Amino acid sequence: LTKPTNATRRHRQLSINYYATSCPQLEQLVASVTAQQFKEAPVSGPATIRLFFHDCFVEGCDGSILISSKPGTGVLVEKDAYDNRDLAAEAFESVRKAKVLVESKCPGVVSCADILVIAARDFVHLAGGPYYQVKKGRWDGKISKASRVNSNLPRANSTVDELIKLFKSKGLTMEDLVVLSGAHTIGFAHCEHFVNRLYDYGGTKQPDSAIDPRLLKALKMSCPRFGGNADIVAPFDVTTPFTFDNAYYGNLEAKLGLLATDQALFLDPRTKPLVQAMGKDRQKFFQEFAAAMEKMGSIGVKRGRRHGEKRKDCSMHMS
Ligand code: HEM
Ligand SMILES: [Ca+2]
Ligand SMILES: [Ca+2]
Repeated sequence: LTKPTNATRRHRQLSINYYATSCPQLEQLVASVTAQQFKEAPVSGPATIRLFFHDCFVEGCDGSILISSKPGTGVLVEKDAYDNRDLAAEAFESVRKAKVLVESKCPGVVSCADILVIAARDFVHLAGGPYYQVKKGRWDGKISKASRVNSNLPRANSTVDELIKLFKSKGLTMEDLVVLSGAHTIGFAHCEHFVNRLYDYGGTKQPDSAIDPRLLKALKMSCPRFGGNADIVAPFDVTTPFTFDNAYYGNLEAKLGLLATDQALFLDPRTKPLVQAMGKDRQKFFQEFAAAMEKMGSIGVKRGRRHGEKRKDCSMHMS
């Protein structure tokens, strides 16, 4: 017998039927909230999927992103960090509403971290993506510090090398990086994240040559070089911005990527074949996306009172 590695041990802690006796109706409860949110505020979908990603990459999938700073303490939490400022309120609202409903039926049992994982899965499916079972059993974390955010998240101008390294440090492969980036098949980005590609790419005083000229023109209209409205956003996927499909990859092959990091996945010889494979086969993308979400969902999972808590209100630690 071999000793289990950290990764496999972590994996074994989670299970699909974790709440089978303590809260059997959990998934239906969350589903009723996500379906309603999706109807009333469709932006909740992409926003919640991104919230899940930003939770898992900082302190693991433990709901640390959901903590609000206590007024008057001056302590900054993850949510206050610069890199998290664009996380939409609708995502936090979806988790909050789901938690309130779950607490009313199964008080004190279900972690906020698990609710976020279930909600992200629901939104992938609601937008037209795959439905997959999610494993549960995460505890909520006791630490949420703004200072831990920046070094654990990618930037819109990270190099492929940096992306691969960062993902590797979370136990994720280059394949996972390409497949999970496919989440950019829905949602929007603010001009600031790609404006340098439009006017002065890498100090060249020229636009990035890897942008389709028509897309370049359209993006320039939305995002002036100076003095633009900081609230303007552009879709990641110009063809189907609201549908979870594999169009993102075809776009990269057609120079229609939005962020430098998106387009770089097609320009780098290591990741290009993976982009092509996902662009060719929607079913394969769906399968691999579900598997990669499960892998991302097992990063840094906590179990037990020593390292974890079960919050009543997802935005506040227990003591
Ligand atoms: C690979 C490196 C990645 C980088 C550099 C990156 C960067 C970004 C940036 C800059 C935005 C725009 C935020 C804004 O302006 O509002 C964004 C949005 C988004 N990201 Fe990523 N991201 C990455 C990976 C991922 C992953 C792994 C996921 C999930 C599996 C994800 C899901 C999303 C979604 C769904 C949105 C749209 C959010 C919305 O419309 O509210 N991203 N990302
Ligand atoms: Ca976290
Ligand atoms: Ca799409």
